[in-house]
This record gives sequence, structure tokens and C-alpha cells, in this order.
Amino acid sequence: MTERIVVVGAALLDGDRLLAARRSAPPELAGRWELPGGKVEPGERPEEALVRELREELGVDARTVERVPGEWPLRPPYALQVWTARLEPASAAPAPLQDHDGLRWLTPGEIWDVDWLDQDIPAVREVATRLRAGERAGADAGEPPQAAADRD
Ligand SMILES: Nc1nc2c([nH]c(=O)n2[C@H]2C[C@H](O)[C@@H](COP(=O)(O)OP(=O)(O)OP(=O)(O)O)O2)c(=O)[nH]1
Repeated sequence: MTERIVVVGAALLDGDRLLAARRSAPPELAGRWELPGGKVEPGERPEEALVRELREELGVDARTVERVPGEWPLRPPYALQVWTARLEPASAAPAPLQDHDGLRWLTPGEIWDVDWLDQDIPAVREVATRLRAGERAGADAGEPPQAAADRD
């Protein structure tokens, strides 16, 4: 029997900006953008895994804030869960130390400007919806052009 393995992704926020990370490997994912994170190790809580992965991959000191409702299938046996997270005040700025070769802080209006991994789009859409709901005025987080078609 194959166990499901949780991959945790961070919706790392700076104000209302979301950090997107461009994967450098493996070849089939390289060049596409994702929420930084990684696999939860045996005995580890997802939030701990996320803080560890953000330290390893980006060199930052971050804390998780809340779970983004939902779970999104990746290639079996993996499934993506997402937490919002913020940098601790004394944290270094994120740097692409491991697994990534580019980082971008996206304003709500820029969220769909990067080529997200297909499997991340539903999760990013949920994050965008929550950011938009948290706004009192101003920019619109929008949705990807294919969102309406996907809803058939
Ligand atoms: N981190 C992350 N991985 C994702 C996302 N979307 C997605 O399909 N994946 C895939 C890529 C990988 O096959 C798997 C997680 O791998 P990873 O390479 O980030 O995890 P890890 O750091 O624990 O990797 P490793 O120890 O095996 O090197 O999930 C995402 O948004 N974030």
C-alpha cells in the first residue's frame, strides 16, 4: 500500500505580496514557478517542515500563520498542502540557495504574471482569493485566464 506523502508549500507574504520561486530542477519542472517548500519528513509536523524547508531553500527565518484550506494532488503519492507564512523581523531576505534559480515578490495584480506549475494553480488561486478578501481597497488579485474554462 502506498502512503500519501504531504508536500508543504509556503504562501510567504510580505504585506500583500506573495513570493514565487522558479524551480531549477528536475528538468520537467525547471523554469516553472512554485510555492517554496518540500516533503514532510517522518515524525515531522507540516508547519515544522515548512519552516525547515524555507530555511534550507531560501535562507530565511519564517513562521507559519495559517493553513490555506484544501489539499491538491501532485504526482502520486504526493499531495500539496499550503500555509501562509511571514518572515521573522530579523530574517535575511530570501535567496535562491537550493532548488530555485529565481524569486519574485508578486503584488496581487502580478500573481498570474509567472508560469506557475500546473498543479500549483488551484492552490495559488485559493491564496489569491484570500489575499483579495483581505484587501480593503486597491489592486485586484484576479484569476488566471483559463480559470473560467477550468470550472466547466
Ligand atoms: N516544494 C514544492 N514542491 C512542489 C510544488 N508543486 C509540485 O508539484 N511540487 C513537487 C515537486 C517535487 O516532486 C515535490 C516536492 O519536492 P521538493 O524537491 O520541493 O521537496 P524536498 O525539498 O523535500 O526534496 P528532496 O528532499 O527530495 O530533495 O513536489 C510546490 O508548489 N512546492
